[in-house]
Amino acid sequence: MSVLTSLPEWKELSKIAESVKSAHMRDWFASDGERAEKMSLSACGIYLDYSKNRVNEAALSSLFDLARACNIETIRTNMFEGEQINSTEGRAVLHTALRNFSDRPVMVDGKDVMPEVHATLEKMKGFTESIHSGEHKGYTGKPIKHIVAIGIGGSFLGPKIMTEALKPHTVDAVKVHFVANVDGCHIHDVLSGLNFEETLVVMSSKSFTTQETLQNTLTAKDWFLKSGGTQQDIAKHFVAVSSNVKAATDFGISEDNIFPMWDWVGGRYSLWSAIGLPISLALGFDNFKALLEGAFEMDTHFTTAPLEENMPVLLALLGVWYRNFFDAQSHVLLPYYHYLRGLPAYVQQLDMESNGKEVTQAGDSVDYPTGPIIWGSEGTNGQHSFHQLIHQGSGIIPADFMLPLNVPNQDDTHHAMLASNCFGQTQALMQGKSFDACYADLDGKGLDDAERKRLAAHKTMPGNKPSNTFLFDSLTPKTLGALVAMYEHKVFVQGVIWNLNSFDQWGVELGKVLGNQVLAGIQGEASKDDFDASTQQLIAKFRAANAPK
Ligand SMILES: O=P(O)(O)OC[C@H]1O[C@H](O)[C@H](O)[C@@H](O)[C@@H]1O
Repeated sequence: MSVLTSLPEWKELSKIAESVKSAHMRDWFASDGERAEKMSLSACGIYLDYSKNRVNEAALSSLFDLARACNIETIRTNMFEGEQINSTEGRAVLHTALRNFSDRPVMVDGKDVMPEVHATLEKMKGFTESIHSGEHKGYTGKPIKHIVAIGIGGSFLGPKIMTEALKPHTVDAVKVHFVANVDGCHIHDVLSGLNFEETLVVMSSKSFTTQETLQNTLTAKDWFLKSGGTQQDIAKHFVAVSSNVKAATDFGISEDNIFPMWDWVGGRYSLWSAIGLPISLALGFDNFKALLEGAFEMDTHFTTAPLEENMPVLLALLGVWYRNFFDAQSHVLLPYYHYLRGLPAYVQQLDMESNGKEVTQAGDSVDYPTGPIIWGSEGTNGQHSFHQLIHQGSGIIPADFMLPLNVPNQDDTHHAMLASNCFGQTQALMQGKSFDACYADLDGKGLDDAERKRLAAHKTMPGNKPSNTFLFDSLTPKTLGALVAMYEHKVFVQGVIWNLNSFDQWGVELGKVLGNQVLAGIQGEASKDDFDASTQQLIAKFRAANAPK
């Protein structure tokens, strides 16, 4: 038995879960007129109503006991103070230093990293302004009008999704295009519409070893050279963001054009670093800075609010409750705001790459479920497809609904409909519709009793399906920063409870290595014996289809 499942707090929660499973939330709402008010929380411009969760006071209080028993507060301090909590890579975890607007120094190996952080922000600001003002020109003297941002994973999802979410704040001076996949269709589609004289490539790779990003950059460089640019002109059209400055200069990017980042920033936590340069170029540096400020506010809330009023802690505990005591396999994110449609994909990487692990910090196998599957998409679209399974499927899928109360340039009727669908779904999930109500609806329809009962069973909705609802005034850069940091800290707290290293990603690393090995096989540069029979067969098929004719 693991340390976690042997804790008295864990055993207590197992007992409470059994009694809660036989209760229905609609009865709790009926018997407690203050439930909604009591179970709401506001922080950093985000209002959270968590009353539609299958928790009573006993469950909540034991969940907070569990958090304390797992030393959340101490490990949180360790993270913020730069201890090497990424124990398998011997690294500190300091994305919070990137948005530290206090005067507090942040020490890594005895050195304050804040001066470097500030210098990089200044460099980003200056560069953004020189592009927007037209001062930085392409080699033929034309201003830059298009940015091609190349990166993948954390070097893509954060910049792309934040830029998309803040579309109403986009500047007119440039248009930012993102390319991630090594599938050549994407880069060719993007480049084919652009004038190379007015294009700047921002290549983002923390490690500077990622196959997709290197290849897409080579393709862009080739396009630039074939279009008429020369090797010397590259400096005006290619910049890189990387912690591996040597590899970037070896690749041909001049040192002046490299924006640094550091190994204490994980890829999926890197949008706050110079990896966010495309955000700054798309929205202006002030909006990028506001994103950081919002995240800093959430950091302050996370480090100072009592656990019971701490939004990320509460969300993490609710997630643990459903994952470990209700066998929930997944968690769905439902932004009711078109521009925020990418958030589920962002949180998917954040959560699944962080807590998709099955060994503890000590290297022992866990005997409890860990990170759930994260998925979702924008409302209302999902209501006409996968919501069916959330309402009537056989398991429970906790849901995060989110809605801005105001949206720019929008027709009131559309927004009212959007909001009513969002709230209506949370109500339906919680209340359900009883068999008796469905049976009554079928009165007078000319059905015999057996048929009426059969149909009523199909139409019955059990309800008791949990959801959180997040509201914000409007999705400003600051609120978005706070929202993303909230999910980061939620994932951190869950990782602490499950005793995981949430900051490595060995499973993904393996994919990078294998991809290169198979490429050698496809290019005829590896022995057949390096591959299993199935992979050999697939390689042979590919080679046959691509053999010179
Ligand atoms: O920025 P890079 O070094 O190119 O890495 C890009 C991505 O690579 C891997 O897939 C990692 O799992 C991600 O966390 C990372 O964001």
